[in-house]
Amino acid sequence: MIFEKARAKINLTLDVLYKRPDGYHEVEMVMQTVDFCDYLSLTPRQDQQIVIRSSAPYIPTDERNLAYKAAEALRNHVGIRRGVEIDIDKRIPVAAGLAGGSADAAAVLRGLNHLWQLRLNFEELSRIGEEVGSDVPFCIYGGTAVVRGRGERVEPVALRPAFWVVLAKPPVAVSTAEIYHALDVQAIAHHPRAKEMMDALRSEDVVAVAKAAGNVLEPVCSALYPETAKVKEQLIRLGSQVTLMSGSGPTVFGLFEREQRARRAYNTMRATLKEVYLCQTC
Ligand SMILES: C[C@](O)(CO)[C@H](O)COP(=O)(O)OP(=O)(O)OC[C@H]1O[C@@H](n2ccc(N)nc2=O)[C@H](O)[C@@H]1O
Ligand SMILES: Nc1ncnc2c1ncn2[C@@H]1O[C@H](COP(=O)(O)OP(=O)(O)OP(=O)(O)O)[C@@H](O)[C@H]1O
Repeated sequence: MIFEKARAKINLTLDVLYKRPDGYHEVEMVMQTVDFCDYLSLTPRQDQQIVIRSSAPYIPTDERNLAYKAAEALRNHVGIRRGVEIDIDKRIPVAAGLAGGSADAAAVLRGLNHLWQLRLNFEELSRIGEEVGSDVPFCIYGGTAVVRGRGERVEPVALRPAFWVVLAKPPVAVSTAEIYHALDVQAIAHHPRAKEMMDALRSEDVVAVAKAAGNVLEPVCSALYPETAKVKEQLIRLGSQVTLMSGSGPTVFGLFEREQRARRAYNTMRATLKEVYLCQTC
């Protein structure tokens, strides 16, 4: 049996350059994993079945599960039919902008690579992962990375930003496709630059990080779900130093240099919101 952590991600920047002929959007993003995880265990089976068990009753456990899709894509890629049971202890909220499903898929690819002794490198696992979802390649690597294309071009960077993170999810589920569909690329007022964020992270200047942070999907999600903007205002009032919506939303994250301030904000947010989490960048 193999255990894998599936870490959530946040987007420190998310820019959309244009809509591509294939329907996806060309993006440029700075992505960061946090130590808030789903926990997976992978157990070999004697038959050829992929069996998914999940602690969350509201996600599919059949071939629609991203963990299932990842296992199937890997088997097709290497041409084997081994069976596996995948148990998912689900902690990351679903349809939240935290790439919970993609993180599970990436954890399955990393885990089965070990279990089946396939010796594929991260680059090869990413190529398989991109068939499953745009966020999967980044989730294979984790850490901090500049990500381009539709999400498949991952450039890991040797940086270790050290922030406390408060994740606050308003009580709405948001579909990524819905948000990209509602985006008018021509109307984007400000394009956040990955380079500006990388410079700010390198110089460990939290004011510069706040200035560089931006997500072009945030106004789109806030217009459809005003709860998002409210949660953002709340986090700012509570002293968050960098405050932004993650991915296609609706989760908003607040970054803090000091643990005590993050804890205070977390405790206050919890009084009004059910889905609030305290973690660190990792
Ligand atoms: C918003 C982000 O989470 C930022 O990290 C990602 O761009 C989305 O990644 P994801 O959820 O893994 O996305 P996918 O499952 O591949 O795609 C879901 C839907 O989002 C839209 N989509 C996704 C990625 C992208 N670069 N352009 C898009 O337009 C497409 O309509 C697609 O049908
Ligand atoms: N293992 C899984 N975990 C979570 N959701 C899954 C999983 N497998 C399939 N899904 C489905 O995928 C959809 C979105 O899940 P997910 O939580 O990854 O979205 P998200 O947080 O918006 O991700 P992203 O930030 O990549 O857009 C949901 O409709 C859910 O039912």
